[in-house]
Amino acid sequence: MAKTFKASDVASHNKPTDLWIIVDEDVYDLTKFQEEHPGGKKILQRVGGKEASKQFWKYHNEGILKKYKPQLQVGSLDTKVQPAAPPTPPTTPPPQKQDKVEPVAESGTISVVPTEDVEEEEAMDAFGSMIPYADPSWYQSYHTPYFNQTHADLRAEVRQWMEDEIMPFVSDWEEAKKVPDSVYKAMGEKGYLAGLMGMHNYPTHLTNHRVKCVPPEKWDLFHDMLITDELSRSGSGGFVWNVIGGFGIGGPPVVKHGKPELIKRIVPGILSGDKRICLAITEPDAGSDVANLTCEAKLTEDGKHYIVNGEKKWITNGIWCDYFTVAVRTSDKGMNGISVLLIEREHGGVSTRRMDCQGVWSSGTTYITFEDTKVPVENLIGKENQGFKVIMTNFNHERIGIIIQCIRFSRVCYEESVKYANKRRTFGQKLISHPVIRLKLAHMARQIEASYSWMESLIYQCQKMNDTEAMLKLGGAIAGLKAQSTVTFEFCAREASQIFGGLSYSRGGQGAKVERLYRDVRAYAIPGGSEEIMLDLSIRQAMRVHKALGMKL
Ligand code: HEM
Repeated sequence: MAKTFKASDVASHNKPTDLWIIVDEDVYDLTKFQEEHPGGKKILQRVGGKEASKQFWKYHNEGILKKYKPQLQVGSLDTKVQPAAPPTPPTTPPPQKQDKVEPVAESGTISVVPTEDVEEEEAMDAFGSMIPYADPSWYQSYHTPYFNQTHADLRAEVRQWMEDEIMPFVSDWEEAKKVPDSVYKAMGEKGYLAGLMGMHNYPTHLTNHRVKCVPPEKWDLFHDMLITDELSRSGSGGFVWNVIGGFGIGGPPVVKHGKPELIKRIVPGILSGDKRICLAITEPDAGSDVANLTCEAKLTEDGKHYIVNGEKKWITNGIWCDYFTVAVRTSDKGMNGISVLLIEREHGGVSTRRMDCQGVWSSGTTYITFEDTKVPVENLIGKENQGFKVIMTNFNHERIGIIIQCIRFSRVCYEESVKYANKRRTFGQKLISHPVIRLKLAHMARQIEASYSWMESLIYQCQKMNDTEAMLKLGGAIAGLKAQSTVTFEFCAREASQIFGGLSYSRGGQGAKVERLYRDVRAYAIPGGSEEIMLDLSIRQAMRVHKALGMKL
């Protein structure tokens, strides 16, 4: 059992050689830690033996206590009410259902009085911090046509895992440019990897792992979306790309277009988190312009192998991968000369080196060379010279992943800003009391909510269509939303950074997420189709599709 102390016991530990403090009724021994405290030892000594919650929360955010508690906490005050059982809800406890709250009008606002004859349906229980717009509205007791209890359960499961085992360490992993392999393995064991393949149904035929709280037959694309969304609360593109960046775009082409024997041989190992796969399309000289790629694959005379030679650049996860889903040139006929091969590191002639980039540090951005790599023809994905369609179909899934992440990152920037604006005081007032700060928050929120609603509706359309129909009918809108979400993300990162001031200019500490996300912006606005290409495509594609649907001009 944890030790309990009276406040008067703690008071005697007030010397540099014996330094205890109280934060939120928990007691910490900082005697050794004071030497390594980034804020200095004197500031700790000044609160030695005392209640220091107010000072603590002024300078730190929640992650710090989670990280240091195990090594520094020696007990709690006897006044602290101990929880009866281990807490199951997320760290930010959902508010309990309460008696109906009648809205009261504030000056300048309008309150709506519900009419009596409207039949009321129950919205789902509130979840999360309840800071308006910091979570989607269906988390905050508003109605939704898309989500049900299985989604709510999955959301709670992933959030708990993120808050306990991921968030406190994300900054360290980002600096180390590596996430522990055990995290990727856990993604497999928890059934998340299998759920992230962009498939309408949970692939029970490819793995024995299951998502604990969602029966496979209930799985849909909104569950897929929720995992990415909750992972993105890490506020780190590097983390999200480390665990799903290569896999989420390199895996689906194999599962959807690979030969049955190939799928059976390699996919179970990938879904269990033992093996890693990535997508290699971009080259030093071909990015959004996929039809011009040059990495060549020549068929051997006996027709049994392709010999691959060429370079791939900016490939997420490449340095750690066993498998590479690679776009290669098999004929000189532009987009009709592209094929997709599953190349295995074991085939030989594969070299990978880490690239130093502006953002997403822990994602392992890689430069790859293939030198006379000998690939069996059985590893062809789809048909020879018809790889362009495989790549294009895959782009929808990749772009939706980027959209989900960008919208959540925008929320993180907004949420961090709201929290900080409610504690930081300037000119005698909290930041939130300054109209100029509220204006920034309002501009962030309106873009986040508009983007999120468009995303929900497109995911619903994807759920209703097969991949080919979705590629044709939704490709334009998904491209448009990709641009919308990256522009929103860039705006929110900038505004959050202005609100945090110097704290988002230095790395670590309270502004850590905002500083990191600000550096990650370009990793989202450029790959997967740059903003410019996306916006142009969104109109061209929509025009083409609607001509076929009977558009009258
Ligand atoms: C359990 C006790 C504490 C731990 C584990 C702790 C840990 C840390 C860490 C890791 C940082 C680096 C910045 C960050 O990551 O947030 C930091 C900075 C800081 N801490 Fe603490 N701290 C503790 C208590 C306190 C208390 C009681 C005070 C004030 C009386 C304090 C004042 C500061 C200051 C001023 C900074 C520098 C903030 C900045 O760079 O803007 N700390 N602390």
